[in-house]
Order: sequence, then C-alpha cells, then structure tokens
Amino acid sequence: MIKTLIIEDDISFSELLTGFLVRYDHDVISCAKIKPALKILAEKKFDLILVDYRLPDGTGLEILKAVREQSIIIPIIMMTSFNDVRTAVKSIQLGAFDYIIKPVNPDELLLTIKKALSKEEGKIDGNKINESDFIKGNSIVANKLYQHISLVAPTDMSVIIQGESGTGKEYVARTLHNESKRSEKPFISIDCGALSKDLAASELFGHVKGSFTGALNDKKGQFETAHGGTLFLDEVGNLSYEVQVKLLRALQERVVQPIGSTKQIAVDVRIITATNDDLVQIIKQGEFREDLYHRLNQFKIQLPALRDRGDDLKLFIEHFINLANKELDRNVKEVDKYAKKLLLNYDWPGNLRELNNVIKRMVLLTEGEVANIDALPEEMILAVNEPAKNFGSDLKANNEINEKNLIIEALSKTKFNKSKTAKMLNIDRKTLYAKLERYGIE
Ligand SMILES: Nc1ncnc2c1ncn2[C@@H]1O[C@H](COP(=O)(O)OP(=O)(O)OP(=O)(O)O)[C@@H](O)[C@H]1O
Repeated sequence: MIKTLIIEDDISFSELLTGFLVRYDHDVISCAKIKPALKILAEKKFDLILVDYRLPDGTGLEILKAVREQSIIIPIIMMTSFNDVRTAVKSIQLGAFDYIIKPVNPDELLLTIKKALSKEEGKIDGNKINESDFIKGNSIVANKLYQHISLVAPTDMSVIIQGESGTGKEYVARTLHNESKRSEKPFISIDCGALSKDLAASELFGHVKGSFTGALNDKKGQFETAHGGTLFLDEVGNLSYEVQVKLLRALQERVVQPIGSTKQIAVDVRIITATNDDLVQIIKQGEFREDLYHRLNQFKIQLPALRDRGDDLKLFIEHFINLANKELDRNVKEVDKYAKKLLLNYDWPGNLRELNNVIKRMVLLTEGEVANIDALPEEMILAVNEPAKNFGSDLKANNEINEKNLIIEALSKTKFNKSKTAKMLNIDRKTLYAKLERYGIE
C-alpha cells in the first residue's frame, strides 16, 4: 500500500481523487488546509504527498518548506491551475518532484506518481541516461552551449550551470560528466532544494552512529560515494551557511569529515552545481558565501530559456510528441495549425519541463493522428492573447481586452467555427468578422 496524503480544499475533487487512488492501492488520508496537514505529517509517515497549490490558509509551497525542515524525503506532487504554472515551477526549485495541471487527468496523474515513486526508490541517480530521450537543438544559442560543454567537460573545472527552472540543467550536468574522463565513475545528483538543514550535512559528508538523534547507524556521505566521479549539487543556493562552510573546506582540502567523527577521508570529486537563482544577488544579501561561489564558478554555463531558443521549440515539440507516443502508446503524427500556433506563441515560463508536460497531456488526450487545440489547456489560449500592458482604470481598453479574450475562448471551444462562435457570443456573423479584424485575430 502506498501511503498518500492529499491536501486539497475542493472537497468533492479530493473525494474523487481519494476514491481513484484507493483503487490503485493507495492508503489515503486527506485534509483541506495547511495547518492540519502539518499536524498529520508530524504524526504519520507517508510515501507520497499530493498538494493543491492554492489553499485557504496559504500555498502548497509552505508544505514543501515544512517537509524539508523536518528532514524527511517524500516525493511531493503539486496540483495547480494552469494560471499558477509560473509560480508552481518554483515548487520544483523547493524540492517538489513535479507538478500536474488541473483539471487532473487520471492517466497523467498515475504516470507522474509512478515516476515520483520510482525516483524515490532509486534516490541516487545512476550514470546512465537514455540518450535518445534528449536532443540538442540547432539554434545559434544551442550550438554555442554545446560548444562550451565540449570544451569544459574533459577538464576538472568546477562548473556552475545557471538557468530558469526546467531548462535542462540536470541533463547538462550529466553530459559534462559523461564527456569527462570520470565517466566510468559515479555521477551523484543531490537536490539541495529537497534537503533540510540537518539532513544536508549528513547527506553530503556522512555521519557516525549516535552523532545526533536519529543517527542510528554510520552513514557514508555522498562525497565519499562520488569518489573518482562527479557530484552534482542542484539548487545549490538552498544550502545553509554552515553547510556552505563545510563544503568549501571539502573542496579546498579535498577531505571530508563525517559528522561526529574525527577521521578525515580523502576524496577526489568534481563538483558541478546548478541554480536558477541569481547567486550574486544572494551573496549581496549575505546568504551565500562569496569565496564558495568563486570556488564553484570556475566556469559558468548559462542555459537559455526555451522562449529564447528560436526554432529549437519546433524540434522539442516534435521530440516530446515522439517520446509521449511511445510512452502512452499513441500515434500522434501532427498538430493542427491552430494548436501549433498556440504552442509556438506561448512563452513557456516552465521551459522544457512545462513543454514536456503539456505535450504529454496533449498526446494522452488525442486518440487519432492529429492533435488539436482541444487537447491543450484552455488557459493557454488566454495566456497567449493576454495583453502585456495593464490598462489600469481605462474602462474602454479593459472592455476591449475582455471582449477579445471572450472571442478567442469561444473560437477555441467551437474549433474556429465562425457561425457557432457568433451564436455562442450572441452576435451575428458580420459583427464577429468585424471584431476579428479589429482585434487582429486570424
Ligand atoms: N536536451 C533535452 N532534450 C529533451 N528533454 C530535455 C532536455 N533537457 C531537459 N529535458 C527535459 O526537461 C525536463 C527538465 O529538465 P531538468 O530537470 O534537467 O531541468 P532543470 O533546469 O534541472 O530544472 P530545475 O531547475 O527545476 O531543477 C526533464 O523532463 C528533462 O527530461
């Protein structure tokens, strides 16, 4: 039985979800607010948490932070509306396993849960990844990126990978390892965002039995496990000041000292770090040590956001469709022109992770060979057409924007059938045509 905690304030949805998961061997406890959830978490152990992003007494991010503080590692899946995706991707930075967009599709949920639980079992990722799951892209920025990767990979330089959430930092870290002379040795990936202050030091450097409450046995640190290979510290900006001091010492002296031990263990490890924060800013705020930053930053790789990768977007769409076809046993061969336009015009704040999720959902919902706009989140249409400007109290401008958005929404619902759209909007066809022209809707 998989012990699952659901934190969701929409009671009927929560009941539906519970009933569904129980059929798939989950033992479910549910609650509607953060406070009772924290109480339950303090009393009981769980294998999985599903948490709504918007809750009556805060956001799901608070659950993430609290779980991290408690030194427990549980896969957490954030359930979010499409409009909250921009903020929900932050949850990944704080250690969530993934997010899923509401309305939740059952198959998609099962798939995400399966992945979350299998990642948890394997905690430390192996060296091997399936290279055919990844593509490099052809844009100028992509070529420059991979040129830098091939230059720095064979060296022993510490590399810091900077980029927005979901841009593929972990993949780049693995590529650096795989193209180095350490490739036959371990690649150990640690998500610093998911580690609590207490857990982080023992995870990295190990501990001896009895060195603190809960240290029931000796534990080897990941530095030691990575000996000869590469240690990838994801979201390094989340490490506490104390751990930063220890890390700097380990890097300078090439030795680690497990907590509670007097023994020093020699380690030969290459460090690759990733962050989507601006570390320079965090240094200014006094939360990240400048000397450590310079030690980590012998070479910096800046990963471009998906919206800045030009035609690579088309390649990634095609690639993720192929992957999803295989995974979900579907046969999507093309995307119709409206859906394609939407995919190409959206700005993808969650980058490759968000694109992958949206495409997977699209493929899942498409039973034939052609995917259309119905299989894309309705809110994406609004996001693409939303004005960048804030019209403040200009009533006329605001009315026009509302009107434009209503028309676009109706068009998508009727699959761009103008007669049906006009009927739905309670206007005649001629008026609709005039408005389409006025608002530049093709
Ligand atoms: N080159 C690539 N080709 C295909 N898929 C990719 C590529 N790079 C990354 N992905 C996919 O994009 C998603 C996000 O990648 P990854 O976890 O490496 O991003 P990240 O920048 O480390 O994210 P975060 O900052 O949230 O930790 C994953 O599902 C990954 O498989």
